[in-house]
Amino acid sequence: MKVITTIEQLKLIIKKEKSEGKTIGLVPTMGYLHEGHLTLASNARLENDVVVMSIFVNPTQFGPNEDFESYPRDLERDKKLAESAGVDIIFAPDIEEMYPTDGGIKIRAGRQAEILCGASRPGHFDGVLQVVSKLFHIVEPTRAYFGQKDAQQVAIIQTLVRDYNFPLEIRTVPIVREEDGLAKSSRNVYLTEVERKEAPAIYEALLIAKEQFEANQNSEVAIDSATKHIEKYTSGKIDYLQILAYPDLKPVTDKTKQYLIAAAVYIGKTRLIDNIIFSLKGEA
Ligand SMILES: Nc1ncnc2c1ncn2[C@@H]1O[C@H](COP(=O)(O)OP(=O)(O)OP(=O)(O)O)[C@@H](O)[C@H]1O
Ligand SMILES: CC(C)(CO)[C@@H](O)C(=O)[O-]
Ligand code: BAL
Repeated sequence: MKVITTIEQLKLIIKKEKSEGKTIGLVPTMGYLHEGHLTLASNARLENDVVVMSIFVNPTQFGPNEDFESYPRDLERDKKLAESAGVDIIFAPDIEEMYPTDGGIKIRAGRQAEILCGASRPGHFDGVLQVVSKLFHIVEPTRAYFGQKDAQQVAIIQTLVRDYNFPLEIRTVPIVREEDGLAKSSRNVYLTEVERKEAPAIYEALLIAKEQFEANQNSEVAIDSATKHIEKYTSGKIDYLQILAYPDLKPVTDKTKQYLIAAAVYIGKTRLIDNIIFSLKGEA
């Protein structure tokens, strides 16, 4: 496995691989790898000749009062894990390499970014689209892999690819969970022992909402039951808990085929997100 830190070096390697007709799978991450990331990499491994994983804590997607500085980082550990999942190239640029100018050109996410995480984290998806567009141009992947844990992110990136004609396929990987149901996340390391015990209540609440919604298609009742569960079993504060149509992220109607139940909850100071995507005939 190679670890590359400059765009020039990476482009040279990609050019050579592409000239030999090889397919490229890109797995964008912010590092501090866990099984969720490794599942993305294993899927990329199965479907591509070359697997590139980017590890870059992207400053432009963090708000001024967010955890950019304290976000967990451990490249040495990540290298071992990535190699074990079959990654061929880690791309780990520094900030100056990715953003050599003062960033005069911005990309603005559209309507899908006005709600959920986009409402609580203004500018977050603009930063995600900026870095993802750069990665798509640098790596020119055949396929790029994203986790369903960030369901809104996937929906917005799919719109980017369609609207701006990126010649690649977006592949989505289901949420990898701990045994007690908590979605794996790099941010889980922030949780205290007590908070860690409370955190699975988020997924439990999503399951309650799904069950209720399947029974009566009443979003309000479903969200109310889920809210009560979180309030009973955690000391957390709900940022949002909503049922929407997926992937357009519009309100549910009679014509909705796929539903998203999404939550962001502060457990202590840690903001955790989770979701379930399903259709009324069964989970998607
Ligand atoms: N539990 C998971 N299951 C599946 N995919 C995941 C999971 N966690 C993260 N991913 C995916 O891995 C990619 C990189 O995510 P990222 O590096 O932000 O990790 P993360 O653990 O989600 O971090 P955080 O939760 O702190 O934002 C994203 O596409 C994300 O959706
Ligand atoms: C896609 C991504 C790597 C862009 O920085 C990030 O938003 C993430 O880890 O989901
Ligand atoms: N997985 C989303 C990255 C972030 O929270 O900034």
